[in-house]
Amino acid sequence: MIYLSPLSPLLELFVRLFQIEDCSAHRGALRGSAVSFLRLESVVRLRGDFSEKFGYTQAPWTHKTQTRACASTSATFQLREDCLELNCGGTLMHFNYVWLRDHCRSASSFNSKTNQRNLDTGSIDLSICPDNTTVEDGHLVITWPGGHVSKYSLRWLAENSYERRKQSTVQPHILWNSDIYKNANIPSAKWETFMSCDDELKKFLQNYLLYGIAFVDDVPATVEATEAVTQRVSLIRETTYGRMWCFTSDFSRGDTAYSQLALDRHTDTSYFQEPCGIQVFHCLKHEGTGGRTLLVDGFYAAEKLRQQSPKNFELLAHVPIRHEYIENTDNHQNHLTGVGPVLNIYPWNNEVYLIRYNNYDRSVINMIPHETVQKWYVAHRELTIELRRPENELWVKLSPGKVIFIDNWRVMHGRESFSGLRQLCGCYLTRDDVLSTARCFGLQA
Ligand SMILES: C[N+](C)(C)CCCC[C@H](N)C(=O)O
Ligand SMILES: O=C(O)CCC(=O)C(=O)O
Ligand SMILES: [Fe+2]
Repeated sequence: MIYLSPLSPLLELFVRLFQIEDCSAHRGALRGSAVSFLRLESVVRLRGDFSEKFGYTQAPWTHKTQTRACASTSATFQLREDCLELNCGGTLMHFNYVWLRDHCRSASSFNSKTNQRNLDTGSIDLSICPDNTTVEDGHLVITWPGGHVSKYSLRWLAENSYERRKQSTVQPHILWNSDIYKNANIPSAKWETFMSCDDELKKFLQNYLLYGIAFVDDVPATVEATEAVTQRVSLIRETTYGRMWCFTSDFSRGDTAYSQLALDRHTDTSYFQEPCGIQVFHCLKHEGTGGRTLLVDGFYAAEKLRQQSPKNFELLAHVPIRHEYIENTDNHQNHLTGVGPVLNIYPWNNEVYLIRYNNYDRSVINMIPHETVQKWYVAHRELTIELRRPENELWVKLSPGKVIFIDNWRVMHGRESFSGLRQLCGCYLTRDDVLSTARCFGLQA
């Protein structure tokens, strides 16, 4: 474990790299979250053949960061054989010529109203070179053979260069166990403010992006209010369970969720080719005992596994596993399947972005030979041990008024068995739209 003193330069670096707004709020969490650092190192260390093969040195394209723009209005350049080398305020950047023509922002090449390309990339001469190049008034101006003129602001070039981009890092996440999350003292958003004030929504989204869970308190205990809260954030994803769903232990559907039994940690809709991005729960009523909600950060466990047993991590990241939902009742007929590894990683930087972990809904394993089957079970066991460590478990009692948003690609949920009438409502949200809302607020997502 790395211990960080309050003014640790490493911590400062981490905060700066991840450009977390309002660092002070997350300082405590960062200090305790050694795994976040390990993760950053391991992502870089394990970037793998793919990235090396294509000349990538990091993962600059994964997520937008607020790069400091090139403040200077002047720059010097060199026309190399295969690229234009631009020195802008001390940063050396390289732009491929086809890229420059392809990214021309003139009206005939690009529609700035729709932010869409007009130019047919297929018609660019792949050995294109500028006829004339100048820097004027904070812009790089290129005249191409045939007379077309492209004008790029130095600021835009800097923001969109590979060199600037690679200074940014992967999606900031604060990986947590129970203590890390509790010590971070993340405030819940409050219904009234959440519904009326964009700043409250932005803070909520920032917490959601960092931790994969976020809460809104004081919400009226109705389906309508729950729907209103979720619609502040994103579009609702309708599934076989409905749009807004309300459920209790009545076995109205062929699934254990509709019982009083305990449910071990899991992700939902693992049997979708694209599992739902976000799960929203609101407990409208509980007259009885038990029924607490269990939350476990799957990314934290996955990174531990990556550290301890890279081979087992690799196996879980590559062996295809099927999940299945088969329902055959009077009212509902479903047969859904989703195939993919337990740990889904981006091939270009090995960052884990989606975990499918649901032992209830995991289907027959028959896509791998028997020796791999044994190895897979060993790897799965190691991940399970991590996910089950008591110190990784965050238990919360959902009570009327408290709405929880869970990143279903990252954080597992479960529940304690319960007695009495317990009514939950909620919905699934589409991940793309949640991230879109966050980006519209200028957050890195
Ligand atoms: C949330 N709601 C009660 C509507 C559906 C529950 C789905 C349960 C299923 N086994 C899964 O994990 O996807
Ligand atoms: O009853 C609960 O608290 C959650 C059940 C569950 O896992 C689900 O509905 O997805
Ligand atoms: Fe679930």
